[in-house]
Amino acid sequence: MEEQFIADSSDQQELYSICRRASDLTGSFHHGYERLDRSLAHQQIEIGTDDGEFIHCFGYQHCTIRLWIYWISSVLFIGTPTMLLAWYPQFAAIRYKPCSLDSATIVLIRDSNGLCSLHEVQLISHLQPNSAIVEHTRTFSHRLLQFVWMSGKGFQRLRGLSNGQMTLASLLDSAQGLSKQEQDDLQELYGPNHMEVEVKSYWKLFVSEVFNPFYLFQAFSIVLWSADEYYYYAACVLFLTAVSVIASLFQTKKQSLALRNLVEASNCCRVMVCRRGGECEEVAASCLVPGDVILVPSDGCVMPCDAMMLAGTCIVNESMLTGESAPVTKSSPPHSDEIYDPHIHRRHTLFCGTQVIQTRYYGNHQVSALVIRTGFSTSKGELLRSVMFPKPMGFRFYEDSLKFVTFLFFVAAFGMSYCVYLYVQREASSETITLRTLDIITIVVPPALPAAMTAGTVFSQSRLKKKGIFCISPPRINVCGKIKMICFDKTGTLTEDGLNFWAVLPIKDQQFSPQPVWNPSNDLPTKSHLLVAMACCHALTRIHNELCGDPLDLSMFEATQWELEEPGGDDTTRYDMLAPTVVRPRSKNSPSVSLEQSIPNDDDVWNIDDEFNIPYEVGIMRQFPFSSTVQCMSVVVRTLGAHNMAMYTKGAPEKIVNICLPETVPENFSQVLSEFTSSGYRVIALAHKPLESKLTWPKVQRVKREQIEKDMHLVGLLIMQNSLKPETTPVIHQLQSANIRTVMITGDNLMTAVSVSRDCGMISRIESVLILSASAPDPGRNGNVSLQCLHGDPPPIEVLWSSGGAATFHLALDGRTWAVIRTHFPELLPTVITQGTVFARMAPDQKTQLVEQLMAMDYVVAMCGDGANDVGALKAAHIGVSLSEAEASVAAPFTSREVNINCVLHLIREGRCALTTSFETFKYMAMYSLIQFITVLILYTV
Ligand SMILES: Nc1ncnc2c1ncn2[C@@H]1O[C@H](COP(=O)(O)OP(=O)(O)OP(=O)(O)O)[C@@H](O)[C@H]1O
Repeated sequence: MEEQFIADSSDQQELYSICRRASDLTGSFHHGYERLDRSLAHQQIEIGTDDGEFIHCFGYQHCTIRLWIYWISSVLFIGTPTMLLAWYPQFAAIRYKPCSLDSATIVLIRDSNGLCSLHEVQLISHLQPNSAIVEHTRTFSHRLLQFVWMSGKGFQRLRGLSNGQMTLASLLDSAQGLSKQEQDDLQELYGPNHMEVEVKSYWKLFVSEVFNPFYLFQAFSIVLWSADEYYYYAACVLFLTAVSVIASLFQTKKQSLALRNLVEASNCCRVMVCRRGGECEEVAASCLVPGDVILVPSDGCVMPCDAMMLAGTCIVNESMLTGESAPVTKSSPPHSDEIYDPHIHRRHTLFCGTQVIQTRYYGNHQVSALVIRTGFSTSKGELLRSVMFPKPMGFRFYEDSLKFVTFLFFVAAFGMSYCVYLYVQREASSETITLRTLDIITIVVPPALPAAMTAGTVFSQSRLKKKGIFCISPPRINVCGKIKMICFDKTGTLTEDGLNFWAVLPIKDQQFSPQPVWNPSNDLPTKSHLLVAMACCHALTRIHNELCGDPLDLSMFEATQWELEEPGGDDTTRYDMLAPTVVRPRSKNSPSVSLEQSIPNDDDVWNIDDEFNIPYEVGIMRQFPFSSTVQCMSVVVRTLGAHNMAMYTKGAPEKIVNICLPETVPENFSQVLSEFTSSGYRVIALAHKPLESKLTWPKVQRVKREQIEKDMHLVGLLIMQNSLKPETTPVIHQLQSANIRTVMITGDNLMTAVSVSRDCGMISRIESVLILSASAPDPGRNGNVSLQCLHGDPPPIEVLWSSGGAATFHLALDGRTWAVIRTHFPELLPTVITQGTVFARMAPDQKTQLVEQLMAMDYVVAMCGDGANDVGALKAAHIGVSLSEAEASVAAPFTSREVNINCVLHLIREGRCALTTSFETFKYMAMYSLIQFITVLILYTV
């Protein structure tokens, strides 16, 4: 039957049967996947989540004999085997018989951290299409992820439609909606689309808490003391334990309630789904499955799932996921053969939990989206899972305290043996020997230790909350006390989020203008490419009649004094025609573009003669949005009356120069750029190119970014001021006086970053900065690493590598050098890590790599950032602090509503308080036990 299942699944044209759909959706056509040997009892499954890339799956079956042996021994040893297997799930499989995976009814999962869990394989029954034959799909769920059995492929993670196989074109073509029956069938497989954070009742929490080995040991101690007529002491310990259990239950409950509130918003709403036949129906969001087509309401909503845009555009606030609240515009993807990936195509994907602020639609197409992933498979679900199943942090304090407790058990074993020896020699009764001997272990190992150790965290968390710092992972508070290094993002974290326009530097005849232009709206000709670029190359939009978007775009556009008009009148009618956003110089009498006039067709040439007295205005035909990875954005525009379109690009100067024709770049470009960046300005380059007239509107909508973003003409530099936040410098000074290393990881220019790091005191005025650059080895040539000193001569490079981290200078490097060193000179990484203070032009994944590298060097690392480009690093660090005005976000374990780096001081302070409390309690209890142990042994002896 399963062979049939795969045979059917090869037909991707018709997505109908649940089997076929399951196979499509789970990526059965994964390239390079080897067929699984049927008799295999073990399989490595690719999951690609925060838990790691792979899990290992072992097959087991029920075995009556083993089960009987287990139950009998459990009864004989008063439940001890049951408890041991609950604590050590890696051995729990001994109750079952190993077997091949294709016949397994139980699977043992071992994740990349070595943690094990057992899961029952469920059978989901469904009818074969157009027949009465019942088929069964084998599935199991592990940490809220669903896995299905596929013949020849083994168990595969159910990934929804983002399985790495579906192209944009195939998704757009297959988005016909699902019938009710199909939706129900798929829901059997995927489960309901809601993320339920279980809030256990106090009773359930109590049961799971008291089965903790320490509490059991405590119960055992209390019984033993009572048997020894040690009533008062037993009663006192019982009382203290009860208090600590209650406090801990209360805390756990509060924590899960807070998490539940975070997910609630996207759970409980109703959505319109489009059925296969074309009619629409309102259903609960929990019914959604991958493949459904939903309508996005015009007044906005909280997204209940991850969905790819099909028609229209949406303006979304993604602060729940990224901490960044600048609105982002999402639109439908082009009809291309690119493989769909929600992260690569994030500008076409609406993510679960994000807030759709406004929608726009064209023609009769309402704003619709194709459901890609549901429940815990969504991006928000992944983030929540990382909170619910955190990676082991490897915090030394916890590891060492466990080692110490193990050591205490050995001490107890010695004491008990000595005690037995003494009492046997004195021919004591067996009852006395038992009581005295067991008493030794309760003396040596303090049973209330874990409860006492967590007490400090509870108080710290509530104090942090009062300071506007929201924590979704309390065990990390103790880790805050050990922070040795803090990485800061620059823009929006150390410096103000908003940017002030300072000037533009136009280029004419391949020469920079000798003077910057401070007032471009007056001093630049209206039709100059530089002014037009500033007016149209942005992603600004109107929300409730207010211009919103990236602060950089906003201040650039405001400097032009132009106005922006989005087509249409009110929210319901404004987007019912195909019309571009228009920018034009501000003028009271400027008539608006006739929309019919602007509807382009395939042979589109706007045949409006120049002698027509038409206003000067520019329509934005297509946007290639900004992304931190490419560090630029572009727009394709058409000036009213012009015969062909034009393209404008703006972005990081280093990036823009690479896509410009060399003859358009002034010779002294690097020198001029360095002059401005060294003074701390944020510099953006702007470029232009006319497009051929054969590039019509439909072609422009389909053209790929890399095909068109080239051969540009550099038109000028935009220079912005980005001042430090007033809190930054004092906080950096405090951190340095506490010997905590501070590092800047930014996407901005290296010189700007160095200048800001000097301004805020991260690098003092008297310390030298060495700029490290590296080039990759070309074929037949060696790679090269060189140093450049900002003031004076650099020391010989050997001095740096042999300094062993003791040198008194700071290294500054950019993302390109970082990539070369990581790949070609890994032996230099330790020095770069220990001496590096400024890491500039870092792409988002490079920020994550750096944080991971720092952690690998045994630093306890905190990362503080505010933007979408920091999310990876925030999650990778021991302590991630997201500065966000959002009520709470799942971008990082800590979210500070006070959007400056002061929160880092609060965190360190509270972390130290909590850690000191835990540490002192630990020391007190350990010393108390050891002193009591020694004195008792002396008393027994004499
Ligand atoms: N809206 C934009 N349009 C075009 N280019 C931009 C835009 N925003 C930033 N850039 C360019 O891309 C570079 C990288 O941006 P990114 O957002 O990754 O980092 P950043 O904002 O400069 O710094 P940080 O990482 O400290 O927040 C910027 O330095 C700038 O040159």
